[in-house]
Order: sequence, then structure tokens, then C-alpha cells
Amino acid sequence: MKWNAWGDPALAKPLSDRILTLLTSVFGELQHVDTPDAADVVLRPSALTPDDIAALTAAVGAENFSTADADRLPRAGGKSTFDLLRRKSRDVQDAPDAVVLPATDEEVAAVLAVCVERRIAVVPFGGGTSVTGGLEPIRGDFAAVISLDLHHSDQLSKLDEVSREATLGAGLTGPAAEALLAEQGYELGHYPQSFRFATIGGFAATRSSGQDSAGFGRFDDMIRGLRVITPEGVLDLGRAPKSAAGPDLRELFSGSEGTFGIITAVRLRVHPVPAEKRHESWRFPDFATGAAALRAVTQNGTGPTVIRLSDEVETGLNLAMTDKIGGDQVSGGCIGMTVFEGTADQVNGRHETTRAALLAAGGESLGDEPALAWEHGRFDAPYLRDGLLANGALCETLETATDWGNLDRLKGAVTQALQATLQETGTGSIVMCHISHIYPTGASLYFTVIGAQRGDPIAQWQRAKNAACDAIMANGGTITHHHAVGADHRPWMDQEVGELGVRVLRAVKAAVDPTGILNPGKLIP
Ligand SMILES: Cc1cc2nc3c(=O)[nH]c(=O)nc-3n(C[C@H](O)[C@H](O)[C@H](O)COP(=O)(O)OP(=O)(O)OC[C@H]3O[C@@H](n4cnc5c(N)ncnc54)[C@H](O)[C@@H]3O)c2cc1C
Repeated sequence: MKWNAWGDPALAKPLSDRILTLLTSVFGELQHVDTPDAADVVLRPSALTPDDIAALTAAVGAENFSTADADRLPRAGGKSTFDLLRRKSRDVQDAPDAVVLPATDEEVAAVLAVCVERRIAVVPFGGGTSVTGGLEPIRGDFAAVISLDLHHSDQLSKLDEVSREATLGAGLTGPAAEALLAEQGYELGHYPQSFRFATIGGFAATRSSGQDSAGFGRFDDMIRGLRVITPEGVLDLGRAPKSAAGPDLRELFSGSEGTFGIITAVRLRVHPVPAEKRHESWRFPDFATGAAALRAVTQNGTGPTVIRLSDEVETGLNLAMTDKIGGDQVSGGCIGMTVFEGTADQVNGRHETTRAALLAAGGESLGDEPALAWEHGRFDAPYLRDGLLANGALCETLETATDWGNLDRLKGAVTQALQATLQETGTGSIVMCHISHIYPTGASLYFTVIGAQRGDPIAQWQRAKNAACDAIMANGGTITHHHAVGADHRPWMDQEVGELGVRVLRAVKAAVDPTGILNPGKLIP
């Protein structure tokens, strides 16, 4: 993963002429933004003392400990637009004071013991794809902060084919986990857009949701058990598929974002690699009709693996098909995609019932081509943001969820808040939205925003983001459906869970991390 951009450098490509023309026609001439070479970035010096270094080195071995800038810089943050803009700074940049890579649960526990004793904050690091400031090297009341990288937790330690459960190391990336399962004919089916880089532990720590959530559920639906190392001891959670033994502690540690403990292994529901796959694309006359059609599908339980709907603006720009962005529109109205997986019989049944529901709700079939094109490019869109930022545009995404009955109101309010505040900063904007996660009672809303950089782009986006978050809270949405809270959404957590809810979270934190070393400044206000 690049330290200052998304993903694999080999897959990055410059913006197409079509996109550049589109940008100029909407925003006028934009200023190219330079980015420093890694060698020119000046990092805040490590604050660890020689005694800290000796104790941490003793915990993990010298080969798994580093204070080198080359190791600290890639763990200085995640991949939000704030993070990427910060990496462009020629001022001194903040970074963790060291990187430790424990190889066993015992080493994780030993690192935490050193950090409690020596008062060092700990930021767990998975794939580094956080988009909510979850990896910011915040020291809080501590003298120093380290990045605890889970990459050595990379095993498939158990596959129970009878129960269809696999125990996977927290540091396995999406592709590495799927490759290990595929060797035995199984898959997890968790495909967030960050799939290629994010990790099993990160998915659990952030309650991630993948593009196949309609068929296989969110990541938290897949979790059967968790192993968590805390400063106060080890938790092995999940004795039975379901239990009435009080509140489910797995739920408490899913989404805990490194503030309650280090997740080192996750036991997950898996399924045989599907034998068949089928695609169908759809056009709806407008977003409301399309949303009602998706609602009918989920409320009747017709079983697509993937179902998504782009609004009119996203459809107009062809954002659902990265190779065609800005080109001729596939259709007017709103485009939708469906994918079906399973045995041949399951695919036939699921496809036919879903198709009937979508046709009855006003959908028109566009055949399989747009859905195949979406699937082909589904992990590529994030590379575009790097080109947009380098060419003087602002670009970021944000997401929420609400009940079906409130979807239109929330979508309108967030769109309006983004457009109005960006206008105040001196730029017009393109605000697009899609639905990609549906439930019988509601759905997610995922916004992509493009504007022009004017003045300080960090301050500019902060203003728009604040307005969007305020609009989400004022209009019945959740502050996050799947990106998590981190440092960026933390100011809205008291509104999300209430003052008593915050006290409950703090009480749990006090039980498992009484000195507060774990990921300070994230999640819990
Ligand atoms: C381009 C792009 C596309 C994305 N698309 C999606 C999407 O489709 N769906 C989705 O849900 N998310 C998406 N995300 C968000 C991101 O990928 C998720 O939050 C991801 O689940 C984080 O996994 P990670 O391994 O990268 O964790 P990191 O980014 O390394 O960490 C995320 C947070 O979890 C904590 N953490 C990480 N590992 C552990 C652990 N083992 N134990 C305890 N705490 C830990 C960290 O301290 C941090 O607070 C996207 C992000 C980007 C940049």
C-alpha cells in the first residue's frame, strides 16, 4: 500500500481526458497540487526513551521493532481524504513513535504490559485503510504512541467444515484470507471496496460491510467468535451460535476500534465457494422508484448476493462503471445492479424471484453487461481520488443509514448540507449517492462528493463534513453505517448513543483498559 495514496502503485493511473474535461467544465481551471517524495517528508522525531525501546524490543524481538521513518510514515494515518491531504504537507508530519509487529498473542500481551507500565499509547494497525481517523497517532495523556501492526497474525488456524466456521488471524488481508479458504473450497464473501488491503481484524474492529452484504451479511453477521487481548487479560468470546447468557459480548468488541483490546483472531461463518454466478442490471425512472424496488426485494427475502442503486447524478456520471466515467450515459434515470450466487438451482430461484419483484416495482432490465462492468472495476474507483486530489479537486465519500421511511428526507438533507457549505468555501460541487446495503427495515446511503480545492482543502472539507454529520444527526441517520467512528466521527457519538450510552462505553473501557492506553481519542468521547 502506498504511504500517500490508495492501494497498489502499479494499478494507479492518471485521470482520463474525459474526466479532466468534465472537471474543467464544472469547476473551471484547477491548480495542480504537488506531493512530496517520501524522502523529503519530515517526521516528528520519535519520543520513545532508550528504556522504552529496550522494553519493547525485549517484548517482540529487534526484528519486529522499528523507529525508522520508512516504517513510521506508512502507519501515520489511514486513507481518508484528510489523511491523504495531510501526507502532502511539507511541514513536520506526525507519526507513531515506533512500529511493533508482535508474532504471537503472548507478544501482544507483553507489548501491552510494557505500554501500561511505561505509559505509552497503542494504535492497533491492520491494513491501514481507515477512513475515519482511526489510525491517527494521538498520544492523549501519554508521552509516546506506538503502532501495533497485526501482520504476523496471518494464519487459518482451524476450519470446521461441519459447522462451517473458520478461525482466521487478524492480520490476514481480504485476498489472503480468501485464498486460504479457497484451497479448501470455502469462502467468506466479504468484499468491501478496500478488500485488497484491509484485514480480518480491521473488519471486525470497524463492523465493516462488504458489497455482497445482501447475500452474506455484514462482517459482524459473520462473526462467531473473537479472541481479544486486553491490558487486563484475554477474552475468548463466542461459545455457541446463539446464547441467552446475558448481553452478547461479541457485539461489544465488534466495532470497538482498538479501544477495548487487540483482536488477534476471529472465528467466522464461511460457505462453500458458490458454483454459479449471474448478473443483471436495471434502470429505474428515478431514485424513489428504485429505492422502493430494493425495499420490495429485501422485504420479500428474494435473495440477491449484491444489489445496489445509483441515484440520477451517479448514474449520469457512470460512476458505477469506472472505465466509463464521464462517458455516454448507459441510461437515463437510475441504474441498479444485481448479482446472484449459489448452486444452479439457488441462482435460478433467487434470480427469478428478484427479477419479478424489480419488474413489478417499475424496473427495466438492461441485461448483464453493466453489472459485469461494475463487478470488473469494483475495487478500482478509489484510485481516482488520488488523481482528483492531485489535479486540484476535492473528493471524499461518506455514508449513513436509516429506515426506508426516512431515506428521502435524509438523502436530501445531507446533499443540501454538502452543496451549501462547499458553495460557502467558494466551489460548486457534484454530490452523488447510492444504496449498497439493504435490510428489511432500511438501507445505507453512500455519498461521493467532488468539488474544487479553494484555499486550505483540509479546512474546506472539514466544514463540509461537519455540516453533513450535523445533517445526518438532525435527520435521523446514524453517524456511520460501516466506516466506523475513529477520531473523525467521535464528536457526534454523544448524539448517536446518548450521554448514558457514552458512560456505558467508558465503563467498559475502564474495565479492560484502566490506564487508557488503547487508541486514545477514538470512538469514545
Ligand atoms: C478506498 C476505501 C474503500 C473502502 N470501502 C469500504 C467498504 O466498502 N466497506 C467498509 O465497511 N469499509 C470500507 N472502507 C473502510 C475500511 O476499509 C474499513 O474501516 C476496514 O474495515 C478497516 O480495516 P483495516 O484492516 O484496514 O483496519 P485499519 O484501517 O488498520 O484500522 C481500522 C481501525 O480498527 C483498529 N484495528 C485494526 N485492526 C485491529 C485489531 N486487530 N484489533 C483491534 N483494533 C484494530 C484500528 O486501530 C483502527 O481504529 C474503505 C476504505 C477505503 C480507503
